[in-house]
Amino acid sequence: MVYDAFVLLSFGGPEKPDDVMPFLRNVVRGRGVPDERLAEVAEHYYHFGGVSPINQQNRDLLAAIKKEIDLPAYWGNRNWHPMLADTVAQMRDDGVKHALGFATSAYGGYSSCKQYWEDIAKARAEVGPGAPVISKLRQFWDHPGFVGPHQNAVRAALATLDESRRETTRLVFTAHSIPVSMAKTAGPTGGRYEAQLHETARLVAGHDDWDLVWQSRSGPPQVPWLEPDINDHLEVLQQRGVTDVVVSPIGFVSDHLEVLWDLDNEAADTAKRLGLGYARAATPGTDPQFVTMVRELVQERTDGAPLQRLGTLPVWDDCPVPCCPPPQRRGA
Ligand SMILES: CC1=C(CCC(=O)O)c2cc3nc(cc4[nH]c(cc5[nH]c(cc1n2)c(C)c5CCC(=O)O)c(CCC(=O)O)c4C)C(CCC(=O)O)=C3C
Ligand SMILES: [Fe+2]
Repeated sequence: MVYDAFVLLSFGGPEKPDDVMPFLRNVVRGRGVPDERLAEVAEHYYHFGGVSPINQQNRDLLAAIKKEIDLPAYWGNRNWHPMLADTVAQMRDDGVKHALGFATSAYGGYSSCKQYWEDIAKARAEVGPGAPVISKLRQFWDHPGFVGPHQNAVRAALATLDESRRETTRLVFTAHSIPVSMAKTAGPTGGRYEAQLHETARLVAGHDDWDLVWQSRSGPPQVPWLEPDINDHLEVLQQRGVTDVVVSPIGFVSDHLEVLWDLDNEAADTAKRLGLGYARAATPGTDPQFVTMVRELVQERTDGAPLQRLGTLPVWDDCPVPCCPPPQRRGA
């Protein structure tokens, strides 16, 4: 297979206050989420001036990737400009025939993986004849270029806490909560989102003495999502005699709004109220190891370079069909 371009696939985020509500309506399109719920989430964005850091983080990542790979590199989002369909139209105009796509999510499951395949299919359908083919690069939860930066960040965060309390300091990993039904059907045999997160946590920690908990739950209260929430878990840890926590958001590749709001605001406040020492570990962002990982994932496909991986769960290039069905529409 000859690939003639690279495309960064991401979530997208607002870059000014007037973007916020239209962006949120795009995120929940077709789900029947009331504007009142969106207005609540919008406040998190307004707190940061209506600007999510995610787009700038992707511009920075793309610039770093361009220095590493020989292909023309593009960027398109699911929910905000640059929208993937506009990018695919540009790629067609530039004569691109078959691109490799890198999604800013390491794991399997509907929101993290399958939905990016859907984004590609929708964007290509919108562009119509002549739209380039886009093959998504594989999931990378156990790649040394993803695990390494998280590992260094955990070490750095731990170093900011009081060393005399190391015995009662707990390592807590977080990832985006998802509906339990979505977790059950993640990957070709189910449960893959949680299984991969457990594998990543074990690889980052280098031992088994940690907790994996969840953040950023949304959706109606009667729908079960993965639990416990990080804030509830901090209460439990404090009751058990834990004095300090290192919180490592292994579910994410950059310090976007869900990290800044849900961890640096909410969870940090909870820790303060409970008298817990708190250090949030960084995400990979544009760490050189992470950028090198992107190049190595490309080279797996272009040069048949060996798979770089630390774990043992199965990995594959193209999504087996059927897997990771979309969530049930509300009332459906
Ligand atoms: C697994 C997962 C990831 C990690 C993988 C990946 O990175 O892809 C992720 C990332 C992100 N989620 C983000 C933001 C939002 N997620 C929402 C809603 C939801 N997320 C879900 C799952 C995930 N989400 C789910 C099952 C829903 C509900 C159903 C739905 O509607 O799909 C909503 C709607 C409002 C609400 O109800 O809270 C918002 C605003 C941002 C942008 C942050 C920024 O702007 O910096 C990012 C990177
Ligand atoms: Fe989300």
